[in-house]
Amino acid sequence: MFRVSSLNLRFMRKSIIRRLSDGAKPEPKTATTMFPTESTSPSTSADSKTKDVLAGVYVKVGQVDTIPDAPIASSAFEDVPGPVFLKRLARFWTFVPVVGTQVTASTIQYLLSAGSQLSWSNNLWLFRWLLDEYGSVVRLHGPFGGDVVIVSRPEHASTVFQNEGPYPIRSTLDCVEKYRLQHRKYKNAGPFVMYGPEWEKLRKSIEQPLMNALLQQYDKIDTTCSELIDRILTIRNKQQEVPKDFVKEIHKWSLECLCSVMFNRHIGFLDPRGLSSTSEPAIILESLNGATNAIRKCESGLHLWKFFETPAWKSLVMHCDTIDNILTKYIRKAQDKLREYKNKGVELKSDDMSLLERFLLSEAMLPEDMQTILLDMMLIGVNTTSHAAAFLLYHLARFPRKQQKLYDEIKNLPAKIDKNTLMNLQYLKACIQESLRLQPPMPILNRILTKDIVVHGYKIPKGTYMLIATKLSSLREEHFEDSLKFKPERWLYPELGKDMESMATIPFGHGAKACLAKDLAEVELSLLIYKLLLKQQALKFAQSLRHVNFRASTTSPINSKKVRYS
Ligand code: HEM
Repeated sequence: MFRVSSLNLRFMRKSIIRRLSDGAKPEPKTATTMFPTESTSPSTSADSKTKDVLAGVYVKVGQVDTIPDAPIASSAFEDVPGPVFLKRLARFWTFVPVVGTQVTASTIQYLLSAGSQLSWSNNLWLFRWLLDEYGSVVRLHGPFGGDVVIVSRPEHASTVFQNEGPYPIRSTLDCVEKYRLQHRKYKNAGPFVMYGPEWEKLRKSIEQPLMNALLQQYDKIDTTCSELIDRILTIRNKQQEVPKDFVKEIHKWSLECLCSVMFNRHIGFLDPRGLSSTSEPAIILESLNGATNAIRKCESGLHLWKFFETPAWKSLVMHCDTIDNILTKYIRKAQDKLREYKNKGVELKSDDMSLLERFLLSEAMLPEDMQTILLDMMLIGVNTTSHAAAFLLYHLARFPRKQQKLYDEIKNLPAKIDKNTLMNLQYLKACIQESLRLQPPMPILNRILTKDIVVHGYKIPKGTYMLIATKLSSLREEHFEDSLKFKPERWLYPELGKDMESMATIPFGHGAKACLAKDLAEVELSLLIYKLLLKQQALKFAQSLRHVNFRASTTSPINSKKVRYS
């Protein structure tokens, strides 16, 4: 048994184990509490190999929760309901040392993300079916040997977050971790996949510079929004409809906004003359799309790339190498600029500094750390912001009266407004919040438990992979009346809704690992809509968005059926 565990430890579990041992604070050893192999979880729990290893690291017997009013578990982990056929399969698959929890969970997540960029958050039917069929806590005995627990209720999400400690562990993107640690031989794997004190240090060194860079580069984001609007006016047809692949333009807008903050540079993604395939913006766009697709493929199903170079792995390496090389070039340029200023004895004005220059000046970060941060931002930030912008436009297009109301709020304001005024536009804010409630770019959050917890009376052991289907709770009548309707007003008069302040809708995640660029995303979305609507034609334009290929929003069963708790 131990040999099997070592195999797993080496080939598959390495990251989880390391996360748990690095990220969570180990309990002090006491003679009675430490034990070698018998875990707090029943031995029949799927992926007992992992549990053995985890238990051997530092689990304390009998400890369930450390928060004062921790609920008492009335049922064991074994009692958590879930599909029986998976349970049977699990017995068979447990003997295959190649696979594990992450494969199961990432397969589920891949199912959700399959298809076009805009539909990836919408295939929640599987989750809804499982929760309807088995109750509000569902255990999947992974057919590949791992255990996954799915929850969606806000109070359950809250329990998970309350117990995540200072160093939460999110398990995703193993392939990115391998690419950085093994292929590039970097010291760190990047903020999204990191955990523990090192992640905390890195995250802290990003937050303030990002906030400052956002303030300084606000005008550049404004200009990029104007560029997208001009592009829209050029590409729409005589019926004022934008083409079906309009989302590509949104993607370019999102990338240009991000690059202006990161590099204080205009890259030219939205060049009105179009992009030649050999131009730098075209290469960045293609590599980013290629890397995203390769990551999705690598993260789904069997992680065979851990053992040999699959086509998806090769594609990931190729695309990430291309972006990394471009980032290296930008880092060198920024270093040269800073050196030149230093040699001339000129001080760089802090009000015109890019995020990258701020990183370089802080001297606390290695260039390779900067590379991982910038690439993580591109991989996460561009898709999420494009998704949010596209659906925000879509919702405004579908509901012209809401659009008119929003227009009324801003019509007497100048073409250029500062960040504070922008962020205080209440109806605009409400529209963004409501659109994110209906179509959150990340509909599921995940955590690996760093200690045993009790959810709905069930004791869930440390090391369990939790999937929190936050989108399902944000669509529930129980929390939002007329939950499937786009009603920004509910955010203006919160007393109209229930649980507004709770976990019912958390599009930017929650806790220490929540999105670190929420402000940036909100500024980008607000500026785009503000400027678009201020152009009178925008009202018509947005209606034309009905014709854009929003496959997900029209076909998803989520949108046609009310969601209920079982
Ligand atoms: C509307 C746009 C966006 C949404 C809805 C969004 C949402 C999220 C969510 C749900 C998470 C995971 C939170 C959790 O697990 O609790 C996350 C993490 C993250 N996001 Fe965003 N995001 C957006 C835009 C951006 C942008 C523009 C950037 C980059 C500049 C970005 C960078 C990150 C990073 C680096 C993390 C990982 C943070 C960590 O683990 O410490 N996001 N985001």
